[in-house]
Amino acid sequence: MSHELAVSGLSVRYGGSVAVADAGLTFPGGKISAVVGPNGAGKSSLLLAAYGSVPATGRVTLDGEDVSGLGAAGRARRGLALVPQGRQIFARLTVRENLQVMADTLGLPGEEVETALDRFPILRERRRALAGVLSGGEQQMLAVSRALMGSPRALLLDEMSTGLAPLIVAELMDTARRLAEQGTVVVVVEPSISAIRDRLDRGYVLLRGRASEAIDGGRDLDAEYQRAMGVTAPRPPHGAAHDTVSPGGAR
Ligand SMILES: Nc1ncnc2c1ncn2[C@@H]1O[C@H](COP(=O)(O)OP(=O)(O)OP(=O)(O)O)[C@@H](O)[C@H]1O
Repeated sequence: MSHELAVSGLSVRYGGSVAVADAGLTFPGGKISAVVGPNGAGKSSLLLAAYGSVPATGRVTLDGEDVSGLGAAGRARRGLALVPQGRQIFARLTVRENLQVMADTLGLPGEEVETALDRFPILRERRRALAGVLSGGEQQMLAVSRALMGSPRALLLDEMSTGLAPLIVAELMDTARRLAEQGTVVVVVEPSISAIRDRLDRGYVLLRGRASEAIDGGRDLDAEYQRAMGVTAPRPPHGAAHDTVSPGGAR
C-alpha cells in the first residue's frame, strides 16, 4: 500500500519571526521527495512541525487522517518517523541499547531490535560499541535503522547526507529507495542536492519559509534551486548560448 503525508497552511513562528509561512506540500509514498533550501530557509522547522515537535498552525495529514492535534509521540505511533539533524542518538548507550530504547518507547517486541541490527551489517558488527564512538556514517545508519523500527508509513530525513562519504550516502539512498518501493513516504531535506539529485523523484524548493510548487525530477528540482539562488542564469531561448554566472549571489 502506498502512503501519503501532506501539510497544508503550515506555519511555524518563533516569537515574532516566521520560519515557515503557510506551506502546502504533499509527499506521496513510492517516491523519494526532497525539500531543498539554503541554511535558515525553514527546512528543519517544516519537518519538526510535520512531526509534531515544534508548535505550528495548519494541518498535517497521514493517509488522509488529520494528525495535527497529536504530539510527536502520538504521530510516531501513527507511523511518522524522523531522523533529526545531528541524529540525536544516545552517545553513552550501546548500539543495541539505542535500538532497545526505541523498541520500549514504541512498545515493540525484542525481535524488532534484531531486525534493526540487521538493516545495516555494520550495526550488528558494532552492536556492543557505545554509539558515541561510531563514525558519522555509522551513527547515521543507527539513526535511520532506529527510525525504521515499527515500519513507519512516512520517514523524514533531516540533512541525512551532511558530512558523509559518497559511498555511505549511496547506501542510505539505496535504503530510502527500497522503502519508497514498498510505498513508504520518504522525504529528504538538504541544503544541497547536487550529489543526490539523480536519486530523487520530486520535491520542493523552500526559500525564507515559503515553498515552491512541486517539481518533478531531481535534476529539474536542482536546476530550479540553482536558478532561485542565482547560481545559474535562467535557461536561454532555444539556440542561444547558455551562460553560467558566478555563484556570488547564493548564500
Ligand atoms: N528554536 C528556535 N528559536 C528561534 N528561532 C529559531 C529556532 N529554530 C530555528 N529558528 C530560526 O528559524 C529559521 C529557520 O530555521 P531552520 O533551522 O528551520 O532552517 P533550516 O533551513 O533547517 O536551516 P539549516 O539548513 O541551517 O539547518 C532561522 O531563521 C532560525 O534562526
